[in-house]
Amino acid sequence: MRAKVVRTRGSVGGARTSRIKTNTNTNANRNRHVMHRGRRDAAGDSSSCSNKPRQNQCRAARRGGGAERRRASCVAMAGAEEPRVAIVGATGAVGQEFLELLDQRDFPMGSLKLLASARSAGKAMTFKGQEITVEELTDKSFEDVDIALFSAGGGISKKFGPIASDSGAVVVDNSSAFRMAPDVPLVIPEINAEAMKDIKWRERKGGIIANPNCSTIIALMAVTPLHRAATVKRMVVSTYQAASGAGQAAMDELVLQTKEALEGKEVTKDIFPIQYAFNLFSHNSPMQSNGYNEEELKMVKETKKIWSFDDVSITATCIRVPIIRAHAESINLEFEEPLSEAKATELLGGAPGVSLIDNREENTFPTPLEASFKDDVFVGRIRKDISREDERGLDLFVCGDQIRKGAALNAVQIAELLLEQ
Ligand SMILES: NC(=O)C1=CN([C@@H]2O[C@H](COP(=O)(O)OP(=O)(O)OC[C@H]3O[C@@H](n4cnc5c(N)ncnc54)[C@H](OP(=O)(O)O)[C@@H]3O)[C@@H](O)[C@H]2O)C=CC1
Ligand SMILES: N[C@@H](CC(=O)OP(=O)(O)O)C(=O)O
Repeated sequence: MRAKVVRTRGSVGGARTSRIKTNTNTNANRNRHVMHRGRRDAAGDSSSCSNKPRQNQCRAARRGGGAERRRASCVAMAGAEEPRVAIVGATGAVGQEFLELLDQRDFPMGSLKLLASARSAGKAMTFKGQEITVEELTDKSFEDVDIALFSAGGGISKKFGPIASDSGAVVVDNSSAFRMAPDVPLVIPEINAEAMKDIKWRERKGGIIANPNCSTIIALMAVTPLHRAATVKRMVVSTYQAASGAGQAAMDELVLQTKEALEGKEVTKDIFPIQYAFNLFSHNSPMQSNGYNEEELKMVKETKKIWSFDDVSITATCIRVPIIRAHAESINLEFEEPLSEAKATELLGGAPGVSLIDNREENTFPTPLEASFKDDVFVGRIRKDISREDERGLDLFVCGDQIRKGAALNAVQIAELLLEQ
């Protein structure tokens, strides 16, 4: 069945809304900007990459010629010295962002392989003008891979992460599966790059590096420069989290529900059990016996690991809001040492990966829409906590693109660090 790709970028609050349309299943329509369904034999060979030396791989990509579009299950990209890369979960929201970032940042690769579930096997995605056929993820997928970017959920990471690592690939994992494992570095490159210094892709000894939780990454990009200057004693966070954190299907459902609600129809509830459009609700991650959900506890535990610092008290309330793509967070900080508004502003103004939007006169501060599709985390509302007499308290408001810095960008930056080593 042929798919029709309709591009309507920017029409729903910064959402990228290219769609795959099939004739039979409109519920299966999902936002895609680089993917279309194709027959396995549509154009050229779609057989898997062999395990032969790299110059023999991706033959399918090099065959064909003239104006014919190249199509292969893995494509040769650059020299044999570059890492062979695989994306696990390539068809998902984060997976598609990986493709965009690898292209934009001109990430050097010997070859690129796209992996997803059996449902997607045979579909085609486009990278740098070449069509690549998506393969089903199997135990054998990693034998010719040096760096594997995983983004297909914790269950897939738990099963296939060790298989990939045992095959010699370095795994950069977006899920929570290994984040708290003592021997797995949990890395935000601007903050603790040194944690992964012992993992080297050229040695082919494997290894797993974990990408932190998106809310944690976005908070720590802003808070860490302040922590380094004055030591955070206590952090109180309230999040306003976008649909993107629940995957492509959740973004699609929010758009659909919004239309349905405006038309006075009953809303579709395939992803969340309660209405999302024109509403907000406590984060959908599992609730614990202490009244915190998992997302909140991730922020507590992961912050301590990333900072290698246990002597900080953290509490969080995580809320899902009807925003497509970027998370926002309100953060209250208590410090060991005094830290003025002016000093905090100066520190954040010079922090890598951080942009200030903090204009009190014009009431202009970060918004999720402005943060969408951007690499930086945006910080504003930097102000002294008036509930205290001293200068040891500050409030901030931050926004960051959940799919970019919260997930794919951070992972690609980790992969770039691997290349530097
Ligand atoms: N740092 C963070 O906080 C974040 C982490 N993540 C992690 O990334 C994961 C994916 O997120 P997102 O892209 O938004 O989710 P999506 O739902 O948009 O995509 C899921 C991807 O996983 C693939 N997949 C599902 N089941 C299998 C399977 N059995 N075998 C192989 N591939 C499979 C899907 O393939 P198919 O299309 O074939 O179904 C698809 O490519 C999350 O579950 C989470 O673990 C995501 C966002 C933020
Ligand atoms: N934190 C994401 C969900 C997610 O993928 O989290 P994690 O990677 O920690 O499982 C959200 O906004 O809901």
